[in-house]
This record gives sequence, structure tokens and C-alpha cells, in this order.
Amino acid sequence: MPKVLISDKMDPKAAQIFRDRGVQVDEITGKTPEELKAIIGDYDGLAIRSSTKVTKEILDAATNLKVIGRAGIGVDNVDIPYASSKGVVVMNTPFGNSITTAEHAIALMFALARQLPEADASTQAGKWEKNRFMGVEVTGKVLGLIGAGNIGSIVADRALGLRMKVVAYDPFLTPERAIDMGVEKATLDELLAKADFITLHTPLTDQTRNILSKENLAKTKKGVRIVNCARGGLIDEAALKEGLDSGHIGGAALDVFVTEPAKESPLFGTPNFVSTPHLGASTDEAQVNVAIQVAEQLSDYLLDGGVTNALNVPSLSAEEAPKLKPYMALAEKLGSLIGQLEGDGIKGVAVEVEGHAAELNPKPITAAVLAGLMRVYSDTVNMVNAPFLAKERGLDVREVRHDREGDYQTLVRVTVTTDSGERSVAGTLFGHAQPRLVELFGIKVEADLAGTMLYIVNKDAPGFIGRLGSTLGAAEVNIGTFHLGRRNQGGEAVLLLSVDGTVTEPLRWEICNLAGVNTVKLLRFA
Ligand SMILES: NC(=O)c1ccc[n+]([C@@H]2O[C@H](COP(=O)([O-])OP(=O)(O)OC[C@H]3O[C@@H](n4cnc5c(N)ncnc54)[C@H](O)[C@@H]3O)[C@@H](O)[C@H]2O)c1
Ligand SMILES: O=C(O)[C@H](O)COP(=O)(O)O
Repeated sequence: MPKVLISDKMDPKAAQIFRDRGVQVDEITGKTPEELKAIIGDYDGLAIRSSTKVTKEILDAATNLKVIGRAGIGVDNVDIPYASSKGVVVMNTPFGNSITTAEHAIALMFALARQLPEADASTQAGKWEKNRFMGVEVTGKVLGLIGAGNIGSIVADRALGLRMKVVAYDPFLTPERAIDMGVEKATLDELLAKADFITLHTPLTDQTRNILSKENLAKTKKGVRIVNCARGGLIDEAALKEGLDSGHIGGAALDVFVTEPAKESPLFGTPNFVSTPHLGASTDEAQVNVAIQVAEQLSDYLLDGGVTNALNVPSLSAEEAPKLKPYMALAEKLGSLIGQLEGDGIKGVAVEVEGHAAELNPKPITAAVLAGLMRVYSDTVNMVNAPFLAKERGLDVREVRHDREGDYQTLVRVTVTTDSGERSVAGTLFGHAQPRLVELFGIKVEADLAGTMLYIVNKDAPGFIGRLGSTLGAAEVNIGTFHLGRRNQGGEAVLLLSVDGTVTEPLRWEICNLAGVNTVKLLRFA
């Protein structure tokens, strides 16, 4: 039974779903990195929010970890490249808290427009300062939206409902989508010059870090009010403080900070500054949504291999997964065969599919080929890290889907390019489930690739099989299965034998020295 750790506070529905689906679950929250390191090795899955930092050190200690599920959107607390290199899938729940976060941005915009927190504090202090708090209407004002993705587009929709005009800066926003959303697409400078309110909804990346820098803040309209419910680091906090103090910035509301938890900040206490402790996603509804989604996604992956909302592997629905499973087994065996036979010299890999295989998502099949092939270099390769390792090694990987009728109802062919040319192997599924090799380097040969096998290339000649059988028999090596193919009579022949005993190096040499033998290799399959 797979085991999952929930390491951040999460709605109880997550644990309930894990239990109902047959996944063992522990909820241990608030651990220090050292404490987490000490226990993470026991778990196959990790469910987190934003508090747990999944660093290289944690991943190194997570020797059984297969999947990390973020109950929420931002995954900047996970070292995704390192998780990928370790073969760990990283998933998030990209839509479960978007409405809630958009509503928080709108709430903060109103808090700034009407100075609600300060008015509340003053009233409850018994001051009744009716003349001190003069707000502004949002109707007719320009809202500058930086980032028009899931949350940004919901904010735009709500702002349009409030009769605001929305100007959006997002390099990935197409003119058509801008028209659909009812917003005006703008450059950042245009937005800065026009906006009465600015709201940020981008991830924190090298491009967005300090997108509201001192220089950009200086380009804003005097009195601009700024809301950040996305990520700390999008605004230069020191420059924001200066802008508020000078009065150029009319107000700022931050839900997120460069350093979190933000227990102190020069911004605290500044007039017209409003803050919340990263509450964007904190509603009953959003927390139930993300808890259910993360638990379902992790369970699907750990129990059936279904991949949803993964950030480092192609998606694979729980319905697709069982159909693809035998193909992935076939693809991995073909990759392993050609990797073991061609070794280090591989420069490119082409994965061709035809028949039923061509109707399936090709990405998992390619990833499985690469996993089989790359396992020659490292035992820790799996479908998650294989594509990354292949890229790192500079392998040219191609996928080809054929829309033609072949000899088989379904076929996967793997062709590798080396300095000496191209070599390919092909396989099919027997009874829709059983992987079977059908072609090896242009020779028709049918074989199950399993256990320890001997690959022998020899000259097709009478008596050879007898001599080989005697040699193996004398060494007490039993032949399990025997598969033979040849290019033509008297030409090159290929033998694939599964063997029960141990083929020692001297025995392999003895076979090499049999008359007519060209190549003898020992192969191992899972
Ligand atoms: N405060 C919270 O509790 C809370 C809750 C949920 C999400 N978030 C954060 O909100 C942010 C947005 O989430 P989302 O679901 O809308 O993400 P999303 O991926 O749907 O949208 C992000 C948008 O930013 C745009 N973008 C990327 N680089 C840009 C750049 N250089 N300039 C302008 N736009 C750029 C993208 O094109 C995309 O449209 C994320 O950082 C997420 O972590 C915060
Ligand atoms: O990216 C997110 O989903 C938000 O930052 C929410 O974070 P939280 O789950 O820690 O509230």
C-alpha cells in the first residue's frame, strides 16, 4: 500500500480520500527541514501547500518518493528541476483556488479604495474620524492587470462587472483572447502610465522578479493603488515603501512578501499600506477544492499511474493509464534492448507508432523508451527523469505517428542513430497486453524480452544450435526460451535465448569462440 505524507495544513477531506482509495496517510505538519528529512524516506507521496520547502536536501533524503502534490498553484517552494532529475513527479491543482484568490485581490482593492483597515481600527478605537477617511470610487477607473492567466482573467471579469476599464500586460496574451476577455492589451509602460489600480497575477520568474521595480514604480500615475496577491518578489518592497512615504503611491496591499512568514517589514505601519498573511487561497471552498484534487491526483498516480496537472511529465488520465500501461512496458523493453545493444554511441532516438499505438498519447511511450534506453547509464532512471537526462546528454529525440496499415495491428518501432548509421527494433502487443519483440535490426524475430537473455549473432549454418546447446548444457545453464531469426539462408542469423543459470564471462567467451559466431551479449530485462 503506498504511503503519503501530508506536511502542511490541509482540509481533512484530503486524508479521507487517501484512506478511501487505499493509500496510507500520515498528517505531520509544522516540521523543521531537519525533522522532515528524518521521516521523508518512508513516503511514496508528499502532499504540501506553500509552507513545506521541498529542497535538494529533502529530495535527497526522499529515497522512496515518487510524487509531490501541491494543494494550490504556486510551486516555487519545490525544486522542480531537481525533483525531475530524481524521477519525482510534481503536480499542482491549478484551478481549485483561483476564484478565491481573485476575490481576495478585489477585496484588497476595495480595502485600499476606502481605507477599510485604518477606518476600522480608528472606529474601534472610539475615534469616529468621519472626516479623515475619504475614499475613491472604482467605477470608471483603470485597472492594470499584470498577468492575465487563470486568476488574472477572473479578476478582469469581476473588475469589468464593477464597471472598471481593464488594461492587461501579459506577453502571452493573444489579441483574440484580450478581446474575449474584454480587456485592452498593453505594453507594461502603457499600463503603468494609465492604471489607477494595479494588480499582479504572474508567477515569480527571472522575468517577473521586481517587475514593479523602483524604475517602473516611478512610471506609474500619481496616487496609484497596488495589489499583490501573486508572489512576493514581484514588487521592490523598499521602493514601494519610498513611494508610499512620498505620496506618489496612493496605497498598496500585499498578501505576499519577499520573505515569508513576514513577521516584520519596513512597510508595516506605513499609512495606506494593507497586508494579509498569504491568505489569497484561504477560503473554505478553495481549501476543500485543492485538498480533494491533490488527494485524487496523488492517489491516481500512486495506484494507477494516472498523471494530472503534472509540471514535469506529460499528463495521462486515469482512463488512458491502463491502455497505455502495456505499451509503456513494451516501449521500455525496446528501449532497454537497443540501449544494451548499442550502448554509449547513441546520438538520436526516433519512436514510431502505428496501428492502435498511433491512437494513444505518444509522450508516455517515448518517455518509457528513453527510460529503458537510459537505464543502461543509471539505475535511477525512470519515465520522469529520462526525458531530462536525454536532453542533458544531447540526444535528438523524435516521435513519429504513422497513419498506415502495417503487418501488425499495433507496432512500436525504436530507431537509434549512431556514428555507424541507424538501427531499429520493433515490437507489438500480443492479446493487447503482452509485449513481444518482432523485429531486431531488420531481422524478423519474435521474442519475449524478460529476465536474463543471450543475444547471439552468427552465420546461419547447420549444427550451430546443437553446439550452442551442448556448450550451455555443459555449464549447467538451462535454456528457457529460444528465438531465432535470420536475414537469409546461410546469411546473418540472430538468436535470443532466455537462460536460467548464470552466464559467466568465460562461458560467454566460449560461446564467442564457437564457429560462425560474431557477437555474444548478455542482456537483462525487468
Ligand atoms: N496569494 C495566494 O494565496 C495565491 C493563491 C493562488 C495563486 N497565487 C499565485 O498567483 C499567481 C498567478 O496564478 P495563476 O493561476 O493565474 O497562474 P497562470 O499561470 O494561470 O497565469 C499566470 C500568467 O502570468 C503571465 N506571465 C508570465 N510571465 C509574465 C511576464 N513576464 N509578464 C507578464 N505576465 C506574465 C502568464 O502568461 C500567465 O498568463 C501565481 O504566482 C500563483 O502562485 C497566489
Ligand atoms: O499558489 C498558491 O496556491 C497560493 O500561494 C496558496 O498558498 P497556500 O496553499 O499556502 O495558501
